[in-house]
Amino acid sequence: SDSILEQVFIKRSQQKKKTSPLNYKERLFVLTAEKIFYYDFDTDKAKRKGLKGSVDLEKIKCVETVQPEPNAPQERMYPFQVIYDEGPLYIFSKTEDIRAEWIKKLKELVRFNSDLMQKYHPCFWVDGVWLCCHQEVKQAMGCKVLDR
Ligand SMILES: O=C1Cc2cc(OC(F)(F)F)ccc2N1
Repeated sequence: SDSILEQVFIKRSQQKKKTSPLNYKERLFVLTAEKIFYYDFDTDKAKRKGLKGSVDLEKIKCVETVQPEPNAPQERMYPFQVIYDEGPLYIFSKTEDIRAEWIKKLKELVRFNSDLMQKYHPCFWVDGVWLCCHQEVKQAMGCKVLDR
């Protein structure tokens, strides 16, 4: 099926343990009407490598911007989050315009999903705490209400 948007983004690892270090990897994201596919990407050769996986758009519960980390490096200035059944995925865009384009298109594609979130966390989950509300439970209800 045809791709709607394609972009190389940095994504943050979905670390399983609070103690394990965070890492950031480049992936090629391919958005279609039903799924997001993501591929490993060789930064040095600027070449797409193997398919790593995909997520059905119907599994997505929230797409929103995130407050950048304090002292974010240039390449991580425009983060956004895609929350799906497995939790938040943090994605970093190089520009505000590319971030806005992806959020707009994703919101359009998921607007009829069942159980879309009404509240979300506007900051990162990092080292076992939400930086926005300081709750220490990853599943804690979002602390910011989404405009209807
Ligand atoms: O490395 C990656 C890239 C990626 C995309 C994704 O789909 C999304 F964006 F959450 F919809 C879910 C998980 C992962 N892991």
